[in-house]
Amino acid sequence: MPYFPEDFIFGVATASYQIEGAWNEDGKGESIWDRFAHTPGNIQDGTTGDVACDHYHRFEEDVALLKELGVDAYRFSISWPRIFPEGRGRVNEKGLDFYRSLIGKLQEAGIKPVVTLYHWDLPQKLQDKGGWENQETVEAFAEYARFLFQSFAKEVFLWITHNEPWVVSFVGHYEGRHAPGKRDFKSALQVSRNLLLSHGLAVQAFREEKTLGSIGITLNLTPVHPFSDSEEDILAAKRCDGYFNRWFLDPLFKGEFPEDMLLWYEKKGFALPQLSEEEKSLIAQPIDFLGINYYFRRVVGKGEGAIFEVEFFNPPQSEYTDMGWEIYPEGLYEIVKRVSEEYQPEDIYITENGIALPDQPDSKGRINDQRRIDYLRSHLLALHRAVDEGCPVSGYFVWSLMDNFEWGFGLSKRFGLVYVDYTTLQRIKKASFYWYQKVVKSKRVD
Ligand SMILES: OC[C@@H]1[C@@H](O)[C@H](O)[C@@H](O)c2[nH]c(CCc3ccccc3)c[n+]21
Repeated sequence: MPYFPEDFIFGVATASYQIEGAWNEDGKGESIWDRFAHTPGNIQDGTTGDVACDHYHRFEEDVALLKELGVDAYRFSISWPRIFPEGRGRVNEKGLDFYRSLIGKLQEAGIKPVVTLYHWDLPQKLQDKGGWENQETVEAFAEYARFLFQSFAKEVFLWITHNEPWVVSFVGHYEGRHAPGKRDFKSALQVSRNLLLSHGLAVQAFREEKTLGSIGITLNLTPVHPFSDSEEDILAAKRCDGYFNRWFLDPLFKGEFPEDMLLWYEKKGFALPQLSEEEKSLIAQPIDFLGINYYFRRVVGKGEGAIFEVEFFNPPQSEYTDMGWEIYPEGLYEIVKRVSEEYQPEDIYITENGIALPDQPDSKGRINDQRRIDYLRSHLLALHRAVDEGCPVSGYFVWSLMDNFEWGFGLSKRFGLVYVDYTTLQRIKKASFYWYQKVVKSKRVD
């Protein structure tokens, strides 16, 4: 019966644009996700985050849910345009007050606040000037971060500079499925460089402001397996590992972009993101923890794809989620082991892990999401193996506390331990809520 350490942190995670709603209330500025979701054709089910879970008005009820769940910590993100409607300059006091109230309620409930500074909702005014391709956004992010460190100097347990710079760079600027919806690989490379620089400036500000708590960054990491043991499939897997994982892990922990990827991009004719020696050490300055978001692995082989010449495979014998992602619990063990051995982070938190299911209340209004319980159990057992083997993992956050706005899929994908009825905004605790409540209380997975 695997027990986690007594001081192991169990939590749940959310993000501002996905749960808050009140998209233009109390002085909040427009974000690139407001603009993207308001643009017809971008969101699969035609919904937006205008209301979402209406957490902005219901946060006290939601903190009560967190207290009932019994979590040690709660990960949420701050909406940059709620604080600085234009991205920098004028402060919107009502926006700041919302987060002061939320953090106050969490402290009353004995729950540690974990704050993500950037979870994709860039102020639109900054996007109008080039967004993350523009050096000005890097500077504006550093100012935004420093302001928050000063405003919440003592209350926050973990600060996460960025959530998944890979997604912001490549899904937002190359695949185009996320805001701002660009399809330009060169832009994506430039954005990845600027996100890393902005991370470095924020860490520097955190140290200068002598802010309490710890600071780190969250990466979505996925093990990449070759479809066969042929030389060309193994090389395809190595290229994908570089694209998805090493492109950010290497600069953050080794101070360099991975050489094999730079050569590959140069061969494909892309101008490479340049980093001076000073910029390299800014990016690779020590952080207190690495956040890992784990959901699935990737199986690849040699293909005709434009830039990477890879083809993705879905092993037929596996189970898949409502997102079409393979259920592969061992991948969490693999990625934690690999990162611990190859990059030696000070500490690791699993800042997201969860599953989308087509949850529906039964005739008695209950949601028996047994598949979510099975998913979470199998991943916690895999994580426990890594902890047992000495990997420095201090916590685990389920994505998500409640169903919410799932980006390009809108409100149609449900990841929550709590069901949200979007017509009434009623919250309904699922079977997985009660299962996780027991895990958090006992620190044991059975
Ligand atoms: O999709 C579920 C969650 C999102 O709701 C979170 O906001 C985001 O941090 C997050 N990242 C991932 C894994 C990486 C990924 C993101 C987007 C598309 C494909 C993979 C899954 N999730």
